[in-house]
Amino acid sequence: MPPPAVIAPSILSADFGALGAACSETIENGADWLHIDIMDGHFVPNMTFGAPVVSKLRPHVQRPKTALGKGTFDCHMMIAEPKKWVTEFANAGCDLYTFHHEAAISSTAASDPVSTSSEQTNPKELIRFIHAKGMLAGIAIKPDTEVEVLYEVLDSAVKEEVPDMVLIMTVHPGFGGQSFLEGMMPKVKTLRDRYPELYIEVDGGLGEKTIGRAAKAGANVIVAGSAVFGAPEPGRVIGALRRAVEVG
Ligand SMILES: O=C(CO)[C@H](O)[C@H](O)COP(=O)(O)O
Repeated sequence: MPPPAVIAPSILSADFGALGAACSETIENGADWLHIDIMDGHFVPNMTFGAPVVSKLRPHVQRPKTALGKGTFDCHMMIAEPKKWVTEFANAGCDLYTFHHEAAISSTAASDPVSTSSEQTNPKELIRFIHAKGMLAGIAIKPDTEVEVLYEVLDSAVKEEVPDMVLIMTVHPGFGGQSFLEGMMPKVKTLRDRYPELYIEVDGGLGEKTIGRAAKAGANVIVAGSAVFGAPEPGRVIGALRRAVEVG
């Protein structure tokens, strides 16, 4: 069965001075999930917020009743040390912890003078750790990373090592409001053909003008920041994005 359409507005484009209200209103406006961008100023050239903010947002949105259901806090960890923060984000109320493949395989942490972590990990171990902490696990790739690197985890025979979602970045991560990279669509199509039931998220430059291309390629989870929060009627945009994914 193909996975359902999921609309996940990115609160990166919300009013940071009133984030709690922005989260509850966005869910009331028809969003399925909230996409929460965590940036550390190392992995990407920008900073946002950490687990204490996520824990303060949690009471504004009811937790999902089922895995990947309405109210999911979809935390996109654009951070150099994804293992280090798993426990804190689980305790803060994150439901889906999506780390970058590039961060999990890199040795940046060991050579980074400001790093306090001596531990780095590999994607399979990290997915197992995230699952053990009671969260779902996502794995993301930047535009310059080939989609084939994901096959090892997606094809794992060990259930705990298989991610619950893949995120294909359709902009270079770090900032909202960038242009959609259409060249990422073959990655989405490749994954959809190979994994018909996989949750495939796309993030960056998605709006009413670009959604058709992402939907046709097979994406079912749509992150949209500026298109939703910059709109006079966010609920209408959320509805339009959903219909486009359902039509495919
Ligand atoms: O991860 C991100 C940036 O790194 C954002 O989620 C993404 O860019 C959404 O913003 P927009 O829809 O405005 O492009």
